[in-house]
Amino acid sequence: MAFSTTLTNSCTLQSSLFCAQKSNPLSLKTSILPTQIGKNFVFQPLRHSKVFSPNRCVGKIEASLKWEKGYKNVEVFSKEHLAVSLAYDVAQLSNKFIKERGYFTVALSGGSLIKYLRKLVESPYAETIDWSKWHVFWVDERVVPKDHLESNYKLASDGFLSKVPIPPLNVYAIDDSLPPDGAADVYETTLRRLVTSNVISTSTNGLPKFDLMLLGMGPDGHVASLFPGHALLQEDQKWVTFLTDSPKPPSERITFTFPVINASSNVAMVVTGAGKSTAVYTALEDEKQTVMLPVEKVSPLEGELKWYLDKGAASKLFKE
Ligand SMILES: O=C1O[C@H](COP(=O)(O)O)[C@@H](O)[C@H](O)[C@H]1O
Repeated sequence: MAFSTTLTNSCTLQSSLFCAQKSNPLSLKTSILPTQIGKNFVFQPLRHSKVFSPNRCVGKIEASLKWEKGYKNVEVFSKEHLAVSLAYDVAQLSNKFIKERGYFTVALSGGSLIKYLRKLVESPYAETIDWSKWHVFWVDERVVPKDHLESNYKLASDGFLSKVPIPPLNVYAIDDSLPPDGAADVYETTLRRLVTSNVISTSTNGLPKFDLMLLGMGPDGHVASLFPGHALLQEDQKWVTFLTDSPKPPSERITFTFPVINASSNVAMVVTGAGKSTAVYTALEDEKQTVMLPVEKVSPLEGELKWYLDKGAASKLFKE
């Protein structure tokens, strides 16, 4: 199937899906849908906000193809549009959770994800998000000093956190003076304290329920530091664990476990680049595979998962 759907069809199809998904916090689409582009759609400003929606139709005609394929929670963007839409969705969730519970808890991955948060630090979000209510965590971290080039903290700090006024005490970096096992234990203790004080919500099975988890995926299908074939894929007791044999350097890391990932209210899976198209295809389409990729274990029990793909990452999905 080639990318041949027309713009009008795309918008009409999007409109119906977004209405159907009204309950999905990652898809607060009714307020952001253009209601008339060309004949039928115009942009709607967000209600009670000065923030105007990104154009979710023009320039992303290919997103409509998910309807023909039956994908309910996958959107395909240009790289630029991915950053625009991700910022919009994160801002919506931030507003919603801060209004509901006074905090917004976000767990970040490292890697390529961080550059797709770039629109969040620009106007209007830089001024309109209540950054003082954000609490920021890491889905996984390399056990290296915080100023090390391989540090996920450094990556997020340089590309995102240093540009917005989140109180430093609300940014939960690992203790980089500890070995991996100690760093994982201390991180889990921190999560337990914040669950007890209700900064982090709790799922019905007693796990920390992050308002938003921003995941990336490696070309091998790994998420967080949970790699294909690794014993940690089965870890179901600990919230945070460690490894010293990561196949991707650096070898020493700590990571959230799948029970914690799947306790989240919202998971955004941000995957870009043609180098990941095979893993994306395997995860979303391939029914013949015998071994599940780690990314396929991401399935929030009481929450929502949405995939943000660029055209490269999605390129194998829409071939005949
Ligand atoms: O090592 C890691 O890799 C994954 C994927 O990174 P990417 O650069 O291919 O997007 C990342 O999500 C994880 O946090 C990181 O530690």
